[in-house]
Amino acid sequence: MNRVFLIGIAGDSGSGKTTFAEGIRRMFHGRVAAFSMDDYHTLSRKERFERGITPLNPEMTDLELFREHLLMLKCGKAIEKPVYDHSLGERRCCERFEPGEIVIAEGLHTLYEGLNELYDYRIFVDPAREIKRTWKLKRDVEERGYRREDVIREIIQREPDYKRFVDFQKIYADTIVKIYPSMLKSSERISYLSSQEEMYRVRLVFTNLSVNMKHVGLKLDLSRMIKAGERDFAISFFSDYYYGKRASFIDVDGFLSVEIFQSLLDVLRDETGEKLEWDVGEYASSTEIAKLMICWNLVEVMNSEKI
Ligand SMILES: Nc1ncnc2c1ncn2[C@@H]1O[C@H](COP(=O)(O)OP(=O)(O)O)[C@@H](O)[C@H]1O
Ligand SMILES: O=C(COP(=O)(O)O)[C@H](O)[C@H](O)COP(=O)(O)O
Repeated sequence: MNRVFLIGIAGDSGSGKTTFAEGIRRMFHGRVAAFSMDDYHTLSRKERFERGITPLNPEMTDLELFREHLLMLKCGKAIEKPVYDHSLGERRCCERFEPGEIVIAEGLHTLYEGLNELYDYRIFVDPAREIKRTWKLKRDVEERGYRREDVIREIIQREPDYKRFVDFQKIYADTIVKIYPSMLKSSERISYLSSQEEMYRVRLVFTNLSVNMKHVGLKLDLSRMIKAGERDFAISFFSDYYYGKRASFIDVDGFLSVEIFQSLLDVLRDETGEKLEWDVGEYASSTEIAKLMICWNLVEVMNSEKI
């Protein structure tokens, strides 16, 4: 098998790593294999609790085995990896994992020293605290079956470890995805006020500007954007330094009509020759648009590596 394109996604628990990985997997249909670093936990939930240690502490992840596996996957070799069962809170052995053309590794410590240089593309997801809390609470209660009060207690307990052990990894990322509450909410059309759908403002920080960005020009037709949108939408660009690196910042807020989103997608498909599968409803949310922009950047990096 040829060399694999390796993507690392890091971020806090409940910050949307798995959701982003799933988004990328769907876009590059059939070419992506994704796995979670949770599977490399060293202790069970009970043991961690007894020792008063959170999973955010890197000692709770077998970084050495994970590194070994990344190196194997990078050369296209299959691995026998452990599996962490969230319903039991225990690690069990083992399952075979076959690399795809693209492999995504997502987890709390994927961009640690000794690991971050192994990837071809690094993403750090970084939602605002209140958004992350809401997402984690909902997911842990509804999908993982935990008691609400236990999750709230853990969220509070984990915060110092997040700063100590997870947050700094963003300095190694090619793309940082920051998610904030929308700034457009108050001016949304009245017909949408009863909508259950949350609105977010996404800030993308691209730090890999040294990549030769000549393959794809993602043209935004501003006049169509203004005419076609019934829902509020805002986009802005600026450049600045991000932890010592020159970076491009793109802020996207609200919803874009599907016709405009589709036309952006068509440009991306035409210029890259990638099929890129996407499933959006009547409107594309800021997080969908963010995924499209990351995908554009990803394809640029993939192409630049082929040269
Ligand atoms: N872009 C998004 N928009 C709305 N909700 C989201 C989004 N991303 C994640 N979520 C919510 O947050 C929860 C946690 O996301 P998940 O991807 O499982 O996080 P992680 O893998 O980082 O722990 C999901 O179950 C989902 O409900
Ligand atoms: O912090 C996380 C990471 O998970 P994710 O990023 O998937 O939320 C989980 O709490 C641990 O994996 C332990 O799992 P559990 O709490 O189920 O024992």
